[in-house]
Amino acid sequence: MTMGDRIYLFDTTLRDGAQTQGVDFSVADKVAIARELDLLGIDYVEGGWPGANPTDDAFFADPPELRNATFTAFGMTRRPGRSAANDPGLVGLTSAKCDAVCMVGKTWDFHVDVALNIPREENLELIRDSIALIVERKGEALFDAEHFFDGFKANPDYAMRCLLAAYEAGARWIVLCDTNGGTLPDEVESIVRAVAERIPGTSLGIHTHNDTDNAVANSLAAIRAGARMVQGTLNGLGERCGNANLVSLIPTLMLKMGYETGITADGLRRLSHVSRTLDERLNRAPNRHAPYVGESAFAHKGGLHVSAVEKDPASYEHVEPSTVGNRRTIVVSDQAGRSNLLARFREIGIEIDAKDERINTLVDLVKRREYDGYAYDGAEASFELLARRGLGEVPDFFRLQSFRVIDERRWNARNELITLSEATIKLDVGTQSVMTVAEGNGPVNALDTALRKALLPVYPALEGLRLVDYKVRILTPNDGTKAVTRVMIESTDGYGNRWTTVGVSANVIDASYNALHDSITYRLFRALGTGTPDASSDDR
Ligand SMILES: CC(=O)SCCNC(=O)CCNC(=O)[C@H](O)C(C)(C)COP(=O)(O)OP(=O)(O)OC[C@H]1O[C@@H](n2cnc3c(N)ncnc32)[C@H](O)[C@@H]1OP(=O)(O)O
Ligand SMILES: CC(=O)C(=O)O
Repeated sequence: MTMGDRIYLFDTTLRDGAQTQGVDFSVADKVAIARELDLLGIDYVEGGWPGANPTDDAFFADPPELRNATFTAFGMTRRPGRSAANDPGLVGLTSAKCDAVCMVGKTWDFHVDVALNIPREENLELIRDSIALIVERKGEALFDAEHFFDGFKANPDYAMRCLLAAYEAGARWIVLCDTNGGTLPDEVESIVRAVAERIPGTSLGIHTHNDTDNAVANSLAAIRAGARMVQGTLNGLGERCGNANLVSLIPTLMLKMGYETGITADGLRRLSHVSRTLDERLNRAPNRHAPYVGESAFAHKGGLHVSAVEKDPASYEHVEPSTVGNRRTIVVSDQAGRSNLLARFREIGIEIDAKDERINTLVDLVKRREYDGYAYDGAEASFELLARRGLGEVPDFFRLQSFRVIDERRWNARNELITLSEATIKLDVGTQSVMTVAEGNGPVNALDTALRKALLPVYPALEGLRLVDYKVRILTPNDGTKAVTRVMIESTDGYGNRWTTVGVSANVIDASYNALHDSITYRLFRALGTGTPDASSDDR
């Protein structure tokens, strides 16, 4: 451990992250993400490549004010046959509103020969001139040494001369890039050590790609060998398989290796939030299993684990979840024992004596239901309802008399083939009997709409309720179309709260109804409380 050493964090989410297939940042996304990175305490925020596309032009024309971070533009060395000052790319970079420029240049002789197709000496001039111009016009230049590790393996002398050209021209940081992502940690470590004999580690950075799933390990290897800047992205976005994931690297550097960064202990507690904010912006479901920040990163499922975690969380946790803004979760499933249930009860605010006989009954019920196909691991709202029903706490906010769903496929007036669904539902709501009919683009949509139509006049709390995800899984695939299905529904109340419910049946509409019933009941229970616990059966 090298206590007290400072590592500089360089985020390229808005540049290399924008090279991820399926990612398309707007200017507003870039502004919001840059602000989050700045608040977190990142040293360099690379905003993109001014001159490459209208989004980056607009972003650099009016960049957000950052309090701590150095706002950085990315670009490439000048084109052959032009002076740096007359190169359109460099002119764009020098006029961009930014505090520093990170310039990519070739260091692998193979690339100079094939991609640039110029004499190798000329590439050294490209690097030298371009860095010198940036230093002169913008103050700070960084050099991203593209394909450095492959280049060093092929021709160490030439690769080193490329680095020295940039360093001697005034680059503040020489960043060694594993552009194709194929280098392994032991190679990275020995090559960085070799480079550090010629260029001080306090000027060396590392930029890795995840093509062998070693981007984080490679970054750590470079730091061990002396590099003091690490480039990466939030959630490991990036070209092909992604870049080194800063969200994993940051806590590892700070909590395990004892390095200082620009992030304080308070800033580190924002990490889970920052990671999820990025997913939210990209409309992606967060990776549950993401190290440190995923929902499952501190989720305990096995009965033995939970029993020990209850005694001391350190027994099955490598760091305290709150240090990275995450939280501990106790999962209830057929792997559970009494400890899981007691811990979950505490989490959801159910007070019950540890010796209460009903706990054993509930453990048996959960295991039996999981055997039938219910999955409470991932459907926390259905679990809470099951538990509270077992304790007689959940009123019947409504009771189903019957429903019928009809699907019709026909030609419409414009001679287009359409499929429509119609649902009729009869419910008892309080003392009233209600019947509604609704159409939908599918049977579940029609059923959902009919249910809300019946319930909304009595329960305005359902106004913002929305289904945000619907998943069907076949549990008995060998049964073909007679298979048992499990439906998981994720809902939101429109105020940022989300919950998941589950339904199981051989009939997919029936399974969907069960999950919808739980979703609505959960929302009403949260909004209205326990009500009268006079009808607490699990009948639907
Ligand atoms: C490893 C990395 O991730 S580097 C970053 C990669 N990111 C991107 O490419 C995203 C943004 N890029 C773009 O929008 C476009 O590629 C632009 C605007 C930069 C350039 O577009 P174009 O001028 O149409 O060129 P194009 O992309 O087709 O080809 C790249 C050219 O740059 C040259 N080039 C590549 N690297 C360098 C370099 N370091 N220095 C000088 N020239 C270079 C190539 O040889 C090629 O030249 P050629 O057209 O004479 O064959
Ligand atoms: C610069 C860069 O993104 C790379 O070499 O991978």
